[in-house]
Amino acid sequence: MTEQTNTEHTVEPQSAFSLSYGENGLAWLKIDVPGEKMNTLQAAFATQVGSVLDELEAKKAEIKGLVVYSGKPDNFVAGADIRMLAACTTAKEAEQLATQGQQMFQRLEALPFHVVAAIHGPCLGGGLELALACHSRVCTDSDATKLGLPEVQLGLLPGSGGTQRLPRLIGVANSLDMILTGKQLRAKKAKKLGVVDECVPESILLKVAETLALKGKPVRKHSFQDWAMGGNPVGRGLVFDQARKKTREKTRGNYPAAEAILDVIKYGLQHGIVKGQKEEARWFGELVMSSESASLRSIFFATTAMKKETGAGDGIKPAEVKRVAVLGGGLMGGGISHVTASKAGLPVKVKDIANDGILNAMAYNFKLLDKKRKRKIISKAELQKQMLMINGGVDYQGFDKADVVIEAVFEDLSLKHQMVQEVEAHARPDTIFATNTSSLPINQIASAAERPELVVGLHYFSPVEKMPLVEVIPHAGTSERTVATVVKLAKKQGKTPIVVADKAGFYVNRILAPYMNEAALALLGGEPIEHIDNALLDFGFPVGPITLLDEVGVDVGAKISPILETELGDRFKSPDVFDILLKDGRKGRKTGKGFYLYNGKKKGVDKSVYKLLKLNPARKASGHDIAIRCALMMLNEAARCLDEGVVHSARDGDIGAIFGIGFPPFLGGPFRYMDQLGAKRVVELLNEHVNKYGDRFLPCERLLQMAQDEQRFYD
Ligand SMILES: C[C@H](O)CC(=O)SCCNC(=O)CCNC(=O)[C@H](O)C(C)(C)COP(=O)(O)OP(=O)(O)OC[C@H]1O[C@@H](n2cnc3c(N)ncnc32)[C@H](O)[C@@H]1OP(=O)(O)O
Repeated sequence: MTEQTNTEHTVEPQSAFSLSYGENGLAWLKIDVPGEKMNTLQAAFATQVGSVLDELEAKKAEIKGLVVYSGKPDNFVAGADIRMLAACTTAKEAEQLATQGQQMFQRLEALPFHVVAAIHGPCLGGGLELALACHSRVCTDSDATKLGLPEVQLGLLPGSGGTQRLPRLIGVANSLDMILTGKQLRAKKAKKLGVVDECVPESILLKVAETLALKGKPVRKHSFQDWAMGGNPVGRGLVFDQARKKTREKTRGNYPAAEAILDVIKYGLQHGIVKGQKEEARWFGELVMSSESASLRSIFFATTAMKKETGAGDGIKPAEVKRVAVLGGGLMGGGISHVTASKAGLPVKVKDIANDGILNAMAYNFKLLDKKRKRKIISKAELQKQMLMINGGVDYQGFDKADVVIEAVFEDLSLKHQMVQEVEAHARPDTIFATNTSSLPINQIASAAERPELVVGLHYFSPVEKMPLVEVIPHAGTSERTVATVVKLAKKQGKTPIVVADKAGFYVNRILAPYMNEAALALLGGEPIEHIDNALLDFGFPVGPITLLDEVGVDVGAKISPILETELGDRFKSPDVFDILLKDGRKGRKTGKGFYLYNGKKKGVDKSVYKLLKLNPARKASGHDIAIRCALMMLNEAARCLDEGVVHSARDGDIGAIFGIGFPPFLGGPFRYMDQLGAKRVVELLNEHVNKYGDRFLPCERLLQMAQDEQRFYD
């Protein structure tokens, strides 16, 4: 490469931004933040970038082109430094950061020669905004390359010109989709949408960028479709109206960043890029200070920290996992085999008692992979390769090669005992037995084991390929190595694991059950089904509790409830409706009817359910009151779980609730939400509900103590 053979550093070598020149008149701008594995944009680099731009402007007559590239092996720029944003104390301060970024990128864009970004690895947020200020973009076709403006997921909008440049580059409709969802594009998709100009193998990235930069600036033409969809005022009005409607349906007004994105993009298209950027920076400042953004940023910090944790004590090394076996080819077994083969890249054997079970798991995998093939995420050859990673059988052949066996058979203790014993007989003495039970105590399952130290709970959520959480549940005799091994395996499967205690319901179901029961009690009090579901959707949950009961299955609820009630007491007593519903064949979606009717898709409420339960539905309480009533049961139980050591930290409890249940992310999880309300207020609210609905709302000891001492869960 020219840049490597003839370099002349004019900015100090230790700086994050360094310039060098080739003999052919090409300048190279390398981004390499010292001491960090990931490039991020920080305010502290302003002077360096200023000197680099001064130099480029001064030498503009000699320079024939510029390539901007990363000095890191696996990333371009992951955006502005989120820690820096979190440290802002006023909206003005954050606005200034955005303005500073905008001004630098404007100077880059104004350079008279062709500026090309050469991208490999994550190019996100401010990183993509930097690339958008370049005149052209080339990226590698590697799986590591991802381009996107994920700011909305942090409760922000792109603050360095992204809301202005992207719509002008790829059209309004596509850019709204990217900015409102924060989705990260793979290289090929980015090329298809026109976010990048070329998509090439990594080995020739810099060469292609060099050749392109020397060619001179491109003249960009817009298609008629782009013009019709947003380039003219009428088309634009339509696109924005539709996008706003869709956004409100999704956010229910809980995510101010989404509304701001729509306003700022529209404003910029009406009033031009200069005024648009001003508005963008102003909103950026406001949003950085919002509680929604603070909560969403806390999720980023929590998950980043969790990626490094082993789940076990210092110095405990996980065992190497090369092969996995799954017992049971049902919905869960199918999903677990899928994430093991296609995410973790490990060969997996599915064992079932019947060929039908194996076929089911295979079909489940094929369906998911074929969906990816149709969307061109994988090729036909890749699909075949991944299918070959999964094999099935009705016997234990090959189990001696499995490092971990994950059982996902029916929830029946004697059957689980049989599984433990059969696995111990057919697998190796060091094979881990992980049970995907959702309701049976792990110590009881392990009681049948000869090697209980290798038995651990590994609770996945349905549908496994979509739900990001896994609960890892050691019983008293599980070895730390076993825990570390399954934590690592779950991460490879693309999951965020939390280690929780072996108590009834573990964490997620334990906080979910009283919330669901409360929704059922509201229904039995005569509140209409849609009113209850809507109340909790407005609160920020992704599905309403009655719909959730239909999804999970009324029969499943009926099975778990008595276990929780026996182990944890009366507050878990579920309303006496399960039997009536089950006798009427209402298991939920899987039987075509529950509280709603289904024929493939969800139809309306099945009104005959009211008659069955002898109810005359009528709205009595407001949606807000219903939501608080149900949420309080969850909050109180979450605090109890922390007190009893079911979760190790408020952070784990928040991530568990958000990733396992969909607790509103903009509230940051039950513990952050309680901190926002204040323990004193939570206790007050609980007491008000004791008066209205009974003792199940009695605040737990931990909350009472915290209210008295004015404590918070987080510092
Ligand atoms: C003005 C602008 O419009 C505003 C912005 O740009 S806001 C920022 C927008 N960017 C983002 O949201 C991207 C956030 N980062 C990510 O999603 C992921 O880190 C990633 C996809 C880039 C990489 O994921 P992965 O390979 O699993 O690495 P991950 O462990 O997450 O990160 C590696 C390190 O980079 C850090 N990092 C990544 N992106 C960061 C960012 N934007 N700010 C600060 N640190 C960041 C992580 O904290 C971690 O640091 P550590 O090793 O010291 O703990």
